[in-house]
Amino acid sequence: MSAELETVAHPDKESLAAESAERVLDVVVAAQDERGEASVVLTGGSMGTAVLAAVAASPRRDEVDWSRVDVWWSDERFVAGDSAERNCVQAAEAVDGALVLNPDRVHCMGSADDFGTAEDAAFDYRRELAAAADAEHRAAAFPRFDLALLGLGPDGHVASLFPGRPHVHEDDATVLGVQDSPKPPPVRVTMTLPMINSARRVWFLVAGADKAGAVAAVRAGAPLERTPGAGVRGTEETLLLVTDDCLPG
Ligand SMILES: O=C(O)[C@H](O)[C@@H](O)[C@H](O)[C@H](O)COP(=O)(O)O
Repeated sequence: MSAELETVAHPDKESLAAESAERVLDVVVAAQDERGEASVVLTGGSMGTAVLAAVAASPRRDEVDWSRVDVWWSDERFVAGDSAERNCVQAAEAVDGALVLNPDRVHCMGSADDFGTAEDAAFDYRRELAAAADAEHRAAAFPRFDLALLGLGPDGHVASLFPGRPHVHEDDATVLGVQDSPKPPPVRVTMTLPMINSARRVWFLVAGADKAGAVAAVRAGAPLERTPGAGVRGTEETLLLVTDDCLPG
């Protein structure tokens, strides 16, 4: 089952980040009230990082037991582990120690320090996802995600799933290596659409007039080949959280 796309507009990037952060806190608090923990998939990019910083700065952040939150990534750049290009490094910098996470529950994708290829790192992440599913007593290859956050590229890419690439159409593997990303750096690791769409809620975080075409294509349900973001649907909720200048009129 997948949830229809709902668009929510915001006047500017600051209000988008602040209001999205409150939404994130609402979801994580509710998940912990329900089952004592929460599982969130983060993404890279400026908006994903801005929302993390807003969560870390929120006076409500202490409503969450961050030691009982599992943090995953929908994609990562396959570079040195301490590289400033790494999504998990940028996330740590955005949070700046304000959220006391359990390191064992922060699931960074593998780096070029630890794996020979992005495909090796992808295989390892599939294993980590499957182990988490076992811990949840789920007969699946992955845990249950309460929320997945995504950016949206001007070309309609999400995570590291880019137009015209075969990865977009992968319907079995949960995580793949990417060798030819048009967005640098070229080598990456990415969750696939079925993996992303297994999340209860999937939210796009999109700011700027340069994304208006991609937002329109996602809203119109453009072909996956051209707009990978159009293939995104959470099982319970799919939100397009955007700034006004991403929308027509
Ligand atoms: O690793 C990455 O580069 C991101 O995962 C990528 O998918 C990003 O989310 C989009 O390119 C949007 O990025 P901006 O929000 O910075 O435009």
